[in-house]
Amino acid sequence: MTSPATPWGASPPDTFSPDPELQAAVTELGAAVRDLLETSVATTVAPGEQADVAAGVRELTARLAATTRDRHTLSALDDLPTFRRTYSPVSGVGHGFAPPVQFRREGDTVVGECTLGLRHEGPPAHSHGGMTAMLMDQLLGSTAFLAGRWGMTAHLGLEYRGAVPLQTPLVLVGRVADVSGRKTVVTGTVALAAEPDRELVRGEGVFVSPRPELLERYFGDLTTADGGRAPGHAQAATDGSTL
Ligand SMILES: CCCCC/C=C\C/C=C\C/C=C\C/C=C\CCCC(=O)SCCNC(=O)CCNC(=O)[C@H](O)C(C)(C)COP(=O)(O)OP(=O)(O)OC[C@H]1O[C@@H](n2cnc3c(N)ncnc32)[C@H](O)[C@@H]1OP(=O)(O)O
Repeated sequence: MTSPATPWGASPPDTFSPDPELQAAVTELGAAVRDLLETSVATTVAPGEQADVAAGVRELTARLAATTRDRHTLSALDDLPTFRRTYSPVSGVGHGFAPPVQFRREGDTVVGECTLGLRHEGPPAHSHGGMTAMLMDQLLGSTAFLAGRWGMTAHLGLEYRGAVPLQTPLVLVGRVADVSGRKTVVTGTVALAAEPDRELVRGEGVFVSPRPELLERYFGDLTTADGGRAPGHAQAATDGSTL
């Protein structure tokens, strides 16, 4: 049955307490790599200098590669029930590509702010359309999640009404439009923070909480960093709406 009522309820209890030393180190490494990525696509230093830096970066990469996790293992800083995703390419503080965007609930909307860089460039001086789609996907998915309605993206539609400039503060706003069974329809906008009422991008997404067989196929092998079964499976499989 379709419900026009907004689903906003209490936020999930946040009892997850990651190691503060690890959190600080991962955040700092993410910021340092972000600066490196951004500077690597802006630098005009001489070829020899770029080659020297590349050799140094490879040495540092080898140090980080001493121990790694595989794709079925969550980071020790991640918690699915509270939506902590440290290495999200959009919102993850540990990810150098991420702007990163932090989303917060404001009444019956979800709001995020960010500034894109040269590493997100498509048309000169402006965001790549795929990067904007990535922002929109995360905004809409986060809106569903913060409304208590987790789902995977089943459909994502965008209207690019104005080019999104780099190095300019942006504001993202998401709203739940409809909820029905395992399906949540969410709309969102991207605008300049200085002109929030002039929409540059408008998006609509359909998020579907996968049926139990799909949850098992996609996430059945997932474990927490200490080897335990990742939380969320039982609830997601039974009520189909939240983690
Ligand atoms: C429990 C452990 C889970 C672990 C989770 C891991 C991480 C979670 C943490 C945080 C994530 C939260 C938010 C993330 C925020 C942003 C990130 C972006 C999200 C993504 O980046 S995610 C990757 C891209 N995404 C995919 O990789 C999906 C591929 N796809 C499929 O896996 C299936 O396609 C699926 C599962 C979507 C549905 O499959 P299904 O079999 O469960 O659903 P089914 O067909 O039964 O449909 C049920 C009802 O949805 C309607 N429906 C279905 N599809 C529709 C469509 N396209 N348009 C309109 N309505 C649609 C039907 O019409 C029916 O509606 P009705 O009930 O009214 O008839």
